[in-house]
Amino acid sequence: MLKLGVPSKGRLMEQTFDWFADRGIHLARTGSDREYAGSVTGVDGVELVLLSAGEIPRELAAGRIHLGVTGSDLVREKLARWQDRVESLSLMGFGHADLILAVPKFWLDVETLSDLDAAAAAFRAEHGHRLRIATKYHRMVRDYLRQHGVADYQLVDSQGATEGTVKNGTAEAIADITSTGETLRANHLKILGEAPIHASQANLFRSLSAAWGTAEQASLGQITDRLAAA
Ligand SMILES: Nc1ncnc2c1ncn2[C@@H]1O[C@H](COP(=O)(O)OP(=O)(O)OP(=O)(O)O)[C@@H](O)[C@H]1O
Ligand SMILES: O=P(O)(O)OC[C@H]1O[C@H](OP(=O)(O)OP(=O)(O)O)[C@H](O)[C@@H]1O
Repeated sequence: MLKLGVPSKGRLMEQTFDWFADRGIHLARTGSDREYAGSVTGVDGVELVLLSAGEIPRELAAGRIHLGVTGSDLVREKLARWQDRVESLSLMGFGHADLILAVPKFWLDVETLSDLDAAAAAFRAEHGHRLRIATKYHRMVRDYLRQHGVADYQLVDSQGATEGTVKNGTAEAIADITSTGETLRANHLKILGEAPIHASQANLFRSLSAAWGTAEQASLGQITDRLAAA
């Protein structure tokens, strides 16, 4: 059986179901509201696996699912050398969110990354410790800052309510995803730079390490035919 991993709840799950339905592939949760079981009709030999969006990259990389729907941000964050482990078969056009760096609005002379670099050096001289950036996107933020020559900072882990860390005094800046910008505005933060660190959206990914037997390849063929026809 070809195992297809999809987000188990919320908007991402609903939009994933709609996206496949538009392509003649019908995914459904079965059993009670709380039971994580599902069915697939419209293609042969496909088993639905309901998972947290954040776990789908790891399951793809381990080869425990053949295909998986999740945000491109989560694949980049959770998988080192992600291109060697998964392949994107399709952008899905939903789940849009930008990973951005933000600083307090009142830092009037900090608008760009090079301003941040200068502010970080000044911050260290003044406070005796490095400027703290709160995030759960450690890999992506480190890679991005390294590429842009910013070194005088430290990451502090924040798994939620990240925009609140500045007000709470546990960080000076944050890196998090934003979609409407409401949370940033409400917490008196402004985005640094012109372009986001990453513009994320949901993708259908294929595992490069799962066992692709004849049956799984045949099911994949049926799915890709449906995608091509849409
Ligand atoms: N406004 C938003 N808030 C949070 N995630 C968003 C938003 N817009 C799009 N996304 C995307 O949704 C995905 C995260 O989904 P979700 O929060 O369900 O995952 P999760 O981390 O597995 O959740 P949980 O741990 O609660 O099960 C990411 O790819 C993220 O970029
Ligand atoms: O730009 P906006 O539309 O305001 O959305 C951005 C917010 O949404 C996400 O949080 P979520 O509600 O998923 O909670 P968490 O990250 O704190 O778990 C994200 O971490 C931001 O806090």
